[in-house]
Amino acid sequence: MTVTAPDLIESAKLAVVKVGSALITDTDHFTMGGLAGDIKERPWHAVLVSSGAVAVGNERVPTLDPKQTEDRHALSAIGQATLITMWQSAFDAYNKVAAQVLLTPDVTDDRSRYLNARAALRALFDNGVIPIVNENDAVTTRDFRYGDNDRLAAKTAGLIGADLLIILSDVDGLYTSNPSKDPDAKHVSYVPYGEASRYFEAAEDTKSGGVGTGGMRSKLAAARIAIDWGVTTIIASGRRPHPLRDLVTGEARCTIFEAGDKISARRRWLSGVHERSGSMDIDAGALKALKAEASLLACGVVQVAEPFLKGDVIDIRHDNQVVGFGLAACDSASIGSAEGSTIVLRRDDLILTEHDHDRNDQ
Ligand SMILES: Nc1ncnc2c1ncn2[C@@H]1O[C@H](COP(=O)(O)OP(=O)(O)O)[C@@H](O)[C@H]1O
Ligand SMILES: N[C@@H](CCC(=O)OP(=O)(O)O)C(=O)O
Repeated sequence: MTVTAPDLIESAKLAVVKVGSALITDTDHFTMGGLAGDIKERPWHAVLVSSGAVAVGNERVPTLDPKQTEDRHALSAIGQATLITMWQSAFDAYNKVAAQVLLTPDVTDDRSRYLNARAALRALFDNGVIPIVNENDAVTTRDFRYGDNDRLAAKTAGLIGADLLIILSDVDGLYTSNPSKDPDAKHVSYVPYGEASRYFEAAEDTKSGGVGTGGMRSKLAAARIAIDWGVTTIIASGRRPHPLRDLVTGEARCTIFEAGDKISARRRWLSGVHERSGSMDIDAGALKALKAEASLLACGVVQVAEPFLKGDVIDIRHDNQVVGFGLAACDSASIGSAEGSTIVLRRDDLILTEHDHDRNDQ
């Protein structure tokens, strides 16, 4: 039996709601107050991932160009302050305190900082505060950023162990092709687990006027991250006075992405890590053992390609191909002199790229 949006929203205990720049600036159709009321109305803990800092910053200082990296960073710094003030005013009407949490990939890559961020979010929930998350764009680099807030929303859902991710956009879900260009595009109401990749070509990588970075492609990518972690994902329109309430009453349609099995909090963190700190090559026997759910032993290591320390996230390679990544159980320097049976990487701390993906995509 397929689940419905009202069921999903009514039963969600922990949810992430994402709002894009296109909505934040579309004041004719979207109101922060309407969404704040919808969030307050539900008995859940919710995190709001809000884009819009660059867009709002650009309204205040139009001489800066959002297409230039340095200007964009400056605009986000200007806009964040305004954006959070606007959200706080919206939540004031419901006697709710909003809190600003700015994340960067180096925070979520580092296990202890990741746990600190999670603890902070939990403390906010425990005190009835609504966390408003955005990327700290002013300090990101071209290679080291989430890139778009759809992915950031998926990672935030993984961080808090959400059961539901709702991505609000200017469109009421995924279509078989871009509906703003193709009059024959058909709305997709339900995507069974394992079928999201079928829509990759249909979901175009459009950009919303230089201030946003998303497009439907990044929403689909975010949905795929979230569902692989066991988080059901909804894409719906935010261009209504009460976008969540209308989903609950069935007045608004949306696309639901069915989720796979929940994976452990530790594996959610590990599979979201951006950077690798080292790498090693393993032999065919070791790869076979890893596929059979065994840990990696020192006897299966052919060579350390890039040195690493215990606790670093490293790439595992076989035949010059990356076959997975995981958390090193020892320093690379100790592997040469270690007994063959020494554990170099525990199976629970390993993501096998092909194998685990196939398992998740079934
Ligand atoms: N297959 C598709 N289904 C729905 N929308 C699509 C599709 N392909 C491209 N789009 C476009 O993606 C837009 C939504 O993305 P975007 O403007 O980045 O929103 P946001 O600012 O909310 O992140 C839609 O308005 C639509 O024009
Ligand atoms: N962090 C940026 C937004 C980046 C982004 O992904 O925007 P969008 O595609 O509108 O969700 C900002 O606040 O302006």
